[in-house]
Amino acid sequence: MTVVDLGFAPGSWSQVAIDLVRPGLGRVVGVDIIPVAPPKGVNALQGDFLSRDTQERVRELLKDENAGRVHRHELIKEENNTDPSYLDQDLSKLDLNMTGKAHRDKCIDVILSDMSAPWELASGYHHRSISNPYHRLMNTSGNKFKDHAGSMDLCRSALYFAFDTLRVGGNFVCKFYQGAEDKQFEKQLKSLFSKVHRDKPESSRSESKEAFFIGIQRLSSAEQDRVFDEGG
Ligand SMILES: C[S@@+](CC[C@H](N)C(=O)[O-])C[C@H]1O[C@@H](n2cnc3c(N)ncnc32)[C@H](O)[C@@H]1O
Repeated sequence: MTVVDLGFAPGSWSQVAIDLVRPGLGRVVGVDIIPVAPPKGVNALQGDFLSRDTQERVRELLKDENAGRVHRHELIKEENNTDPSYLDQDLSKLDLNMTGKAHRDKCIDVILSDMSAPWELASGYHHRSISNPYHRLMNTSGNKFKDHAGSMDLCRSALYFAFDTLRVGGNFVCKFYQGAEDKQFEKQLKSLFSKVHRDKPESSRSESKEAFFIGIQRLSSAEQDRVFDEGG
């Protein structure tokens, strides 16, 4: 499996994802605007995901189906490996669904996006730099309309990216701040996925507008015009 975790830092979602995709078979690519060392086994790419350039870099990386995967011999060397069962499998016989152009273009199984205000870094980061990323981010400001609009921009960039890169049957999760535009976004998700859930997990503070969309099973029939049609 290939998982892309947008706004991965400091990396707890990526850490769970890399455990689930089983090292040696799967890969996790985390993208964040701030420079953060990823959890072990996760590939990090730094950049603003609102920029086409960053999205293109992720796509380029994933075109090589071996990029970002831990090699078998590295796994064998690893000490304290508590689950070596996957080493016994003949990888060439596994159906990794990885042939042809369709795979190279739409090779992602899961896209996660938790993009929003970053965690403050305690060290190793120059806050006085004129390119301080904290100033360019969608920070929660206390102004609910602004927070909502900023989060919708981040969600839309994740959805555009998903349209081009998520395989049929693949899944999508994104955080958003609730507001006037989220219904329209939900409609777009419904034309791309067979099921869409809106979730407010217990771990999310009740006074926060934060919530999550989960899109299950990308449809094969979704047409670009229909998904991104302004009227939904
Ligand atoms: C709430 S944190 C993510 C926490 C993460 N899911 C975890 O499990 O550790 C949100 C992240 O989104 C990132 N972010 C915000 N805007 C971004 C953008 N335009 N491009 C890339 N990353 C962005 C922030 O830098 C921050 O690290």
